[in-house]
Amino acid sequence: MMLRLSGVTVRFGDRTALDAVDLTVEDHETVCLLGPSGSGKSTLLRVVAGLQPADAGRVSLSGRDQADVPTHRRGLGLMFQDHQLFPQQDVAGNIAFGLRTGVRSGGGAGARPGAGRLSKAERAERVSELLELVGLPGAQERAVGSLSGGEQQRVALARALAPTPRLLMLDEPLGQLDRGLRERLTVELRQLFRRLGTTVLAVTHDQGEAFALADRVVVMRAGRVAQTGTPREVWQRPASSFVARFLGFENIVPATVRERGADTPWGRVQVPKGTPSGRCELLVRPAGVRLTPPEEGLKCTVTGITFRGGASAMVSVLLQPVAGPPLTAESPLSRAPDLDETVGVTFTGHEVVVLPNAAEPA
Ligand SMILES: Nc1ncnc2c1ncn2[C@@H]1O[C@H](COP(=O)(O)OP(=O)(O)OP(=O)(O)O)[C@@H](O)[C@H]1O
Repeated sequence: MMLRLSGVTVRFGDRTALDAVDLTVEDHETVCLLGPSGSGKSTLLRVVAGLQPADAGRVSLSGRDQADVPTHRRGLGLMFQDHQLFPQQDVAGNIAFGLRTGVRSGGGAGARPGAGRLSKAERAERVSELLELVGLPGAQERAVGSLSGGEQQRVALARALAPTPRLLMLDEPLGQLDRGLRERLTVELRQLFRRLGTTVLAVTHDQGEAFALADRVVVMRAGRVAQTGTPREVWQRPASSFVARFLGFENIVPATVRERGADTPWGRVQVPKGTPSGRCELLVRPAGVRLTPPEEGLKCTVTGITFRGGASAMVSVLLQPVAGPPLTAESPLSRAPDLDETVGVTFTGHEVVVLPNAAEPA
């Protein structure tokens, strides 16, 4: 196991930024931290980097407690949001900085011992290798200011990878880039980390990015881990209405389960077999909201249609039912109803997720 946090707590005055957090990252694994602003993601990275002391708990890397290990000896590569390239140096100069020992945050913090003893020729060779790796071959002499945002991110990545860190930590690495470029780079990063066997802990706001990049996601809420699992597990089975809402799911209502169904403001909804009776919250994924002729099912008015983009030509259909909160359905563009049309809605049982902790504040 590469990284283990046990019971890590960080307080700022009376605010608890991290509350007894347990977390592991296995060798060669990419873990993405997700969570709303202020949930403690950056603080967690800073504790692992040794830039923020913990008030309680332990951080160990490769089985070794890091309490007395300074940042530059932890063997980490850091790539933070403000990627802090040195504008007065060319691309090669920036990457070579990551190769030297004793590098602090912003660059490749903590080069492995020995990396600083490279000869000039070896350094040039390594810079050239790293530029190939990040898809910018031959860019050594370009001025940082002449690079596009995406190219600058690549240089920052090359710099963070330069000392062959045992753990690469990324804080919103692609945060400032436009969506298309971000999606492309995310896919490339994933392939690159796979090829290199890099172990990665990344923070992102963007769920698509986490989904594309992560072997495992960790959803944070107010300094605690709200859920952890593979992206698929978390999207298919959000553990609470907090996680479901954070992931962008809307169709969530209070419900009372009895027999094989639940009473909801939208009427009876079928629930998975074995769901315990009692109060809960239900999530109906948009794919499980089926549009029917108005005389069947729950009668709704179409209040909006939003194009979801991409080649799939799917749209989200916003609906106001005659009873209960608004609903979102998913539909192929070719079969989408018109605005203000009256439609019926039925629910598909296998797209219904029971969220256990109804007592939790949303
Ligand atoms: N140096 C500090 N002094 C006081 N409070 C801090 C400090 N750093 C963080 N906090 C507080 O700790 C909490 C967690 O902050 P943190 O930056 O880790 O959240 P985050 O999840 O990374 O948020 P964001 O997504 O906005 O970057 C917040 O309430 C924040 O205000």
